[in-house]
Amino acid sequence: MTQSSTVPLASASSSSAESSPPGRGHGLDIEGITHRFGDVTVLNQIHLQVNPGEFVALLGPSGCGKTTILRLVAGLLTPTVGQIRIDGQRVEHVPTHKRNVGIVFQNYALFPHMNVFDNVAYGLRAQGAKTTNVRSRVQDMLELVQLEVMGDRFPNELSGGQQQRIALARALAVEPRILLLDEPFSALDKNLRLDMQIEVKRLLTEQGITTMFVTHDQEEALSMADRIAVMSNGVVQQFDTPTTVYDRPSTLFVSQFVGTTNLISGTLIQHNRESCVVSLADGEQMQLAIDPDMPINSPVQLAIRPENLRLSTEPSPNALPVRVDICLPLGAATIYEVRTASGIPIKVTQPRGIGVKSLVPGQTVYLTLASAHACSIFHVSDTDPSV
Ligand SMILES: Nc1ncnc2c1ncn2[C@@H]1O[C@H](COP(=O)(O)OP(=O)(O)OP(=O)(O)O)[C@@H](O)[C@H]1O
Repeated sequence: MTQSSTVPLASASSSSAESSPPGRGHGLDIEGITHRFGDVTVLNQIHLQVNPGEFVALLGPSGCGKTTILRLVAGLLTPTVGQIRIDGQRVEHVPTHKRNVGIVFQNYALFPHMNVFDNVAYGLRAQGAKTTNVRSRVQDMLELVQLEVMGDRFPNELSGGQQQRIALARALAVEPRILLLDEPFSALDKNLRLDMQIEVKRLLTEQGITTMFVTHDQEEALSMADRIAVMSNGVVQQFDTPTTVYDRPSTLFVSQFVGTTNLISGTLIQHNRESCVVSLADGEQMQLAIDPDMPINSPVQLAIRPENLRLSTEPSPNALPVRVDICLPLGAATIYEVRTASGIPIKVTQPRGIGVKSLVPGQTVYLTLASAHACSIFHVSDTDPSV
């Protein structure tokens, strides 16, 4: 997050044709955007098609270019190459105040010298709306965020969550075609953050507002977004639903960045149309129900989620003997760290409950995949050095 608190929240449209009733939803297309600051390319060939009413998260590590995308959509920057379309119309050269895009930044950027009412009214007044219309619209917005009794307060008399809701009310007051949220919850403590995430998601879904949302918190992206664009080093690595991104990561970077995963190095020694065999560093072999499109003897990384592994006290065909190293009972689940004969550490999550006996450190147990498809395999050349 590199924005200062002085950037106005909601840009006001001077053209009524550009604003429309909430609930309709507007499409946003980012087509082949490359952006450079001087000689440095910070975005490289970005393509994102956001459907009307969709809630899309931009997820990635610090500096990967998330905020730059929001600034380009808002009109605070002009792309070096590429097109941005709202409802099919190109806007790269339309000034910010004519795009009718609402923005909420991490620090809310409320005007400290204005009370809540005036903050929410700001964009409407800039549009030249009539006083009576301003009053009723501000009242509607304050009711929407359930702060209708706070109109006379100043920002420094509000909690972080209340400021966040006022910032949202201000952005929504001008009926933005697109709403941009840049880490809007990061300043809130954990409990309040969850309440706000639920509330904002409900509110935006009800209103059908097309939203692009920046976060580096993968749980936030997985729980709130309709689709997630996972980014690294100015490139979109995968753009898909939270479930697909989690279950079917398309690159090694995504498999590591989203959720917890075990990465196990090996060599592909055999494959046919239905399965393959990977030899691990210690000579053990794993048989998998996937047919990777790569030559025999390719160096590979297996990515397996801890919850997709099973531990049994009984040996079975294809089970890997491992030793229990650490056992962490965490409420509903137990997290184990086990090691293969050559010392490869592997995390395994098992459900916990009455009658389920815990495994103990030092015990030898047998590791299998929960499902034949519970593993992703990547050629090591897929490795992104930024991971
Ligand atoms: N005005 C600028 N001039 C030069 N470089 C910039 C400028 N703004 C951003 N950058 C650089 O562009 C890259 C992308 O920045 P951006 O703020 O988009 O990243 P981000 O993914 O939003 O990061 P964070 O999560 O830390 O906010 C970074 O390397 C940043 O230093």
